[in-house]
Amino acid sequence: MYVGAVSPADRMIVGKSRAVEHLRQLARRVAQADASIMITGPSGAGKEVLARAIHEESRRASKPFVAINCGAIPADLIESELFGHERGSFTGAHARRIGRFEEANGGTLFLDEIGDMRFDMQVKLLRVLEDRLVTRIGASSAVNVDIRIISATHQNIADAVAQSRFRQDLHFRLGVLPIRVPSLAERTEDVPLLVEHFQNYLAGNGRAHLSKAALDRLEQHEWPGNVRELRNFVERANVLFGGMMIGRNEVEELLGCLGRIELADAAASAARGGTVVPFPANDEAQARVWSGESPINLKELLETMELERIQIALDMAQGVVSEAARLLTLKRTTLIEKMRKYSIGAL
Ligand SMILES: Nc1ncnc2c1ncn2[C@@H]1O[C@H](COP(=O)(O)OP(=O)(O)OP(=O)(O)O)[C@@H](O)[C@H]1O
Repeated sequence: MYVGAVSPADRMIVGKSRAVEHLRQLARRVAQADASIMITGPSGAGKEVLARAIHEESRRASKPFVAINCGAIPADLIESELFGHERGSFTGAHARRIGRFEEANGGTLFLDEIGDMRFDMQVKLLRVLEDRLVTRIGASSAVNVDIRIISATHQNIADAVAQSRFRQDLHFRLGVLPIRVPSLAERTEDVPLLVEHFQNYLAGNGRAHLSKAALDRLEQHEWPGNVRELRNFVERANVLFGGMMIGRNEVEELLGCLGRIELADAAASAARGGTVVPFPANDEAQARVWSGESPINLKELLETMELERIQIALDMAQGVVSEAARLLTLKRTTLIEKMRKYSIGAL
């Protein structure tokens, strides 16, 4: 269907690791069926992203994708939230309310943190899965619903079943198609693409550019918060180092406690052996055509342009000096001399 074009899974699930490529293929495959899917994996790894991609790949794409966090809704409200209620069915039910099952009719219902669902609600959910019928609280008749259920959890549901916290029959029902999303630490080769993705997505006033050394450091990180933590990192880097190129030292500081951070200033950074350099130099001033009306400092302008081109080349070459020299048609030794001149030797 998407021959030669980008499918929703390609667009939404970023990464080049084999694991992510496999997830994209799985998303396209399982989207064709209606069987329930249970997605497991650590928090922030991309379970909801995968669920949305499956929905977008399916025949239900034009219908709603309704997400509900089973762990975040107070226990006494979850039934009304899922099933809805008739007016006057309980104190406070001033008007009729459509529940999430009905809201998702024709589309996909995403039940996040399913492991936190109350035991008595699990029985009711199982009944809906079996009969595809929903009865609002206080209603005398049921409504037919056509929904695909995708659930997700960071817990080990088999353990929850063993401890009688989760019904085994519901586990089987929900997990007809089980999919595991691996942690980011298991696929660090996705880090550069994810950084670029969030840079494009989040770029506000200016983005922080990462040198090769900075990216290498990120790939060594454990990422306990997975892709969500990486996204926060990019946002943080942009706020604190927007318009600059940062190196390993700054990454180290950004991954730790912000209290210790020395805010970026190229000169100060160079003085303490750091790796922050302005990036890129003032584009607008350079692009302006000189009318000759007032004097310019040609030497300074040429140096600024030179510095900017070197930084772009180094960025493109991910810090590999010989590759940057090739892009600039310079000898490697000449480039190294220039990098020394502009204090970008530590990249
Ligand atoms: N492969 C990916 N491509 C692009 N963005 C991603 C990817 N994986 C995760 N994200 C982004 O990372 C953040 C966390 O992802 P998501 O909410 O899907 O994780 P989750 O596993 O459902 O987390 P939780 O268990 O805490 O609900 C979101 O901002 C999401 O857009």
